[in-house]
Order: sequence, then structure tokens, then C-alpha cells
Amino acid sequence: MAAASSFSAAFYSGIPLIDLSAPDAKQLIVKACEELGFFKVVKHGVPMELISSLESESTKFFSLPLSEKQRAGPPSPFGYGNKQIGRNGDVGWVEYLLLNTHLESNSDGFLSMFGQDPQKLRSAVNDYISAVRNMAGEILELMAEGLKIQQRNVFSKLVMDEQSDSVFRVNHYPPCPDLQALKGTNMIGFGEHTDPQIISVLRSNNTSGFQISLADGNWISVPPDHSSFFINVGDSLQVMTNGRFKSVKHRVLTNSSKSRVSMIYFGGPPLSEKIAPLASLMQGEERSLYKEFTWFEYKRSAYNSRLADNRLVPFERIAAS
Ligand SMILES: C=C1C[C@]23C[C@@]1(O)CC[C@H]2[C@@]12CC[C@H](O)[C@@](C)(C(=O)O1)[C@H]2[C@@H]3C(=O)O
Ligand SMILES: O=C(O)CCC(=O)C(=O)O
Ligand SMILES: [Fe+2]
Repeated sequence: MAAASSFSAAFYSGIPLIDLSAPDAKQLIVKACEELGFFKVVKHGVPMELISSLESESTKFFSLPLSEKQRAGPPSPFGYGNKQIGRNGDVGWVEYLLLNTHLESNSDGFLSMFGQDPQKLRSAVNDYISAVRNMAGEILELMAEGLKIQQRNVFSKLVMDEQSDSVFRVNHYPPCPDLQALKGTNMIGFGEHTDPQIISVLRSNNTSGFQISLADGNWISVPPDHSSFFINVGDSLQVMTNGRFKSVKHRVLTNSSKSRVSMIYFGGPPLSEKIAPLASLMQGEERSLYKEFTWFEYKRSAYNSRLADNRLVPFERIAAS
């Protein structure tokens, strides 16, 4: 397993904090998406019981013997995975469940293998996804309003659509025993990458490890907060805003003594949806930085890439000289 090249950075105190109920939320969200592509959300309205219930059902699942968990894998692309991320050679100190948000679409009836009480995990996942999807929709509407786009559902309709190709993931990072031996070096739990979709909504327990990369290339550690959500701008939203919003590069480093459990909703558009910079956001002579593509085309290309690759390069327009 790879070690991160630097010591884990000190906690960063500059993460934008958005109170979803505040009147200035939309302007602050736009600023955060332009500067970092990342922010923390409080007063989000998602009941803590839903969050705790999913966390405890997931913890029960990950405590099962490996042989039982493996009955729900390997992820192809959905299912239980251990250390291998994607199918192109990436590895991390992590085990996970990767699910289609339309639970009935998950292959091979693997949902029925969800531990001792499959129904409980299944309904915890369903309730959680539906609450978080609504919150993502609300945030995407605030983004459109903050950008002064007339059609306030221009982004939200993509993830709220019945055909939306959204994904849900629960990651478990066990404490990393090799850490002591390596004295102060952190192993990679989940290697650096950007998320391909429109928006990612992350919630974790109180274990540190999540880092984002700033524009200057420095990595900063995000203080964990189990009662808040963290929002990542994904590649597709960067394209729709013609680069105005930044798809944030992030990674997870392991912890030597505590396990980390995170749950991430990746809000993606329907497969047939055409993704391109919105004409209404182009100012004056501004040129489109990206070629139009369907989400299906982007996804196919993304799933053939390595985690750390810049997946937008093949879709960039060459600037005219
Ligand atoms: C290495 C890979 C894993 C990934 C598919 C990919 O080929 C490149 C993008 C990766 C990523 C990152 C964000 C999400 O965790 C994810 C589910 C996604 O949509 O894109 C993963 C993919 C995965 O784990 O299958
Ligand atoms: O587990 C985490 O905290 C983040 C993982 C992540 O970035 C991902 O699954 O795409
Ligand atoms: Fe990610």
C-alpha cells in the first residue's frame, strides 16, 4: 500500500461553513465552489437518527467475517470491495460497499447477502439516500440561484430525475497497523482523485483522514464532524459552469488507531444527459472550455482511467491561438 509523501497536514480552519437555513447561503455556496470546490453544511435538516442508523448497520456489516462480506462482492461495478478500487489497479487501505442508488438495480441479488438482517441495512440505506438526495437538490438550486441562472432547477433536475445515474458508497478504513512502524507516515486509504459526477455529499464519523488539495497544490486536513455534511463539486459541475466551479481534488489518509466510516452520495445525471457549459453562464467573448459529451460517454471514459488521472483532459477544447 502506498504511503503519502508528506506528513498529514495540520487541521485547516478555513473550510467554508454554510448554514443551509441562512439567507446568504446561496452567495456563500457560490464563493466556496469557485474558490475551493468544497464546503461544509450545517443545519441541513437530515435527521441524526437516519445517519446513526446507517452508520451502525454499516459497522455491523463491516464487522462480519471476510468470507461473508465477500459474498456481496467483488464490485462489478456494485458490491463489496476490499483494497482494490475500480478495475485499473488502484489500491487503498479501505473496504467498501458500492451501490446503485436505485437499490433494485444492484446486480446478482447481492443485497440479500447484507449480513444477518438484510432488510434493516436496506431500509437504512434507502431512507438515508432519499434524505441526502433531497438535500443535494436543495443545494444545487441554491447554486443556480447564486449564479443568477433563471432556471433554478438546471442542476437539481439532473440528480432528482428518476433516471439519474447516482451512486452510493460506504467506506470503512480500518486502523492501519503498519503506521507505527513507518513512524509518522500515513498510508493511503483512498488515493487522490476528483469525483466524476455533479455533486458528492460526504458524511463520516469523527475520525480524521480526509484531505483536499488547494489551488497551490498543498494538501490540507479537513477536521471531521460527524453531524455535518461535506460537499464536493464534481467534474460534471465544473464543466457545466465552464470551469467557474472547481472539481476538488481529495484523498483519505489512514489513521493509526481509529477506524473511519464514511458514506458518500454521488449525484449523477441520467446516462443520456448532454453535459456542456451552460450558455447562460458564458460572459461576453467567453469560450467554451469543454466539448459536449453525454454522461454515458464521460462515465465510460472515467471508468477506464486510474484514480489520480485528470478525467476531463480528453473533453477539453484546444484553445485557438
Ligand atoms: C479508479 C476508479 C474508481 C472509480 C472509477 C475509476 O476508474 C475512476 C473514478 C473512480 C470514482 C471516484 C469517485 C467515486 O468513489 C466512484 C464510485 C466514481 O464514480 O468514480 C469511483 C469509481 C469506483 O470506485 O468504481
Ligand atoms: O471515504 C471518504 O471519506 C472519501 C472517499 C471518496 O472520496 C470517494 O469514495 O470518492
Ligand atoms: Fe471522492
